[in-house]
Amino acid sequence: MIPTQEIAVEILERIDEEIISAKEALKAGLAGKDFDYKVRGSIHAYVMETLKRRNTIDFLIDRSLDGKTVYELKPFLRNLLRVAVYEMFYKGVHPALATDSAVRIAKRRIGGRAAALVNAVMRRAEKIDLNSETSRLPEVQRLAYRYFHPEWYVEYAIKLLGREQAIELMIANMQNTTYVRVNELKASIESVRKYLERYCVIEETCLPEVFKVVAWDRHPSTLEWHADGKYVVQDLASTLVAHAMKPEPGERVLDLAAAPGLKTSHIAMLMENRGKIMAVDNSEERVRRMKAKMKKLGVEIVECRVADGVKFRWKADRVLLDPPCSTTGAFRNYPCVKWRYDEYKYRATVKLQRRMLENAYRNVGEGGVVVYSTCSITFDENEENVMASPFKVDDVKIDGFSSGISEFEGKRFPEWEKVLRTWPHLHDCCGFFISRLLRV
Ligand SMILES: C[S@@+](CC[C@H](N)C(=O)[O-])C[C@H]1O[C@@H](n2cnc3c(N)ncnc32)[C@H](O)[C@@H]1O
Repeated sequence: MIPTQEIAVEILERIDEEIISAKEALKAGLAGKDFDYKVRGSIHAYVMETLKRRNTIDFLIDRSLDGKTVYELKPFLRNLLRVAVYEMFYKGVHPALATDSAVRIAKRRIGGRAAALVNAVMRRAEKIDLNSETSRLPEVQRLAYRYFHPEWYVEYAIKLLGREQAIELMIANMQNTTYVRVNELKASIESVRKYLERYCVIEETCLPEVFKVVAWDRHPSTLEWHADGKYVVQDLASTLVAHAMKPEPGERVLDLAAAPGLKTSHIAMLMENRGKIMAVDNSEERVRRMKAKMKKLGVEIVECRVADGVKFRWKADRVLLDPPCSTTGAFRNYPCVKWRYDEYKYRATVKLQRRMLENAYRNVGEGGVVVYSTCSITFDENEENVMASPFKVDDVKIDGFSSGISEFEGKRFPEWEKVLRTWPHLHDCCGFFISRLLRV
């Protein structure tokens, strides 16, 4: 028998210890292991579903630990308990079974005392009723535990959207929807449709080259045509960005924060591999991977460079700026980020975004287009940054999505109808902000 839970625990331990993303930890944790796609899928689900609920799971463990907190436990034991509590409360595994398997792992990997502790915690946790246990907490805290989000996010989302929509957003953040974007540089939309239909149930979206995957026998990312670069797994919101730019074949396009290159390759596809794209990123490792990806996807017009997007100069017809952001719109895909918010880092990121926007301005001539996008829901990273920039706001013009935020904390954004926002609870994709800016 493959010890699925135990491997998931090791991967979660790695995430805690090395402060890396779930994707990186899964890749490292599964490297060299000869598991089929079903086992990999199951380990992936254990890791992601446990991570998504981490605050509430830790609350349940803390309540069952007799004075200690979950952070006083060694990382393996801490994550073993997390996985076991996830199984018992959220996966529908019978408490006796969840407890038994965690106790056996603890005994074999750590020893008898750890096994006794696991047994005691699981038996106490089993009796907890979360609703009554949290009923006397302040509302924000209660919602945080109920909907598995950090308190700062609950507060922010309520301020931005109101209580009802904030709750819908948090519920939608817990779901996952897979989208596939056909890479027309290597395959036709029709051929990919037929290929995917052999393994998946797919639906059309507002973009002809993007399919929503509603069910699967084999996940699209495990199939041969994915390995061949005939399609990529890319969120619907992310695929709107290249369309907001409307690049033409033969143009010069600069991407100032390009890795891993999903949007770059989409732009190349819309340009029919004619013209030139300069794809810049300041991470050497990410540029290395981007180069390999561009080759796999058949992108012939890109030059990938390691450089600082704040300073890099290269005159272009159009610029894409998709800078680092708080990722508050993409908790579905990056659950680790939920629990790693740091006010200081956040402020520095907003500053960096502004400096990169100024540099985007320097790289286009009069009439030049800059598309500024983030996968963040915050006002300051989006509308406020656009307001502070020297650009004229142009209309993004993609039907079926939401407009921007018109006012937040007394700050008004008059051009809110020209920019675009996608929301997990309204559009079943990540939360993106997309603006189209002109140098005049
Ligand atoms: C949101 S990701 C870009 C995603 C990419 N546009 C795509 O669609 O695949 C932000 C990227 O900005 C890069 N970055 C961070 N600081 C930078 C800087 N000063 N100059 C250039 N790139 C930077 C990060 O390494 C990261 O790859």
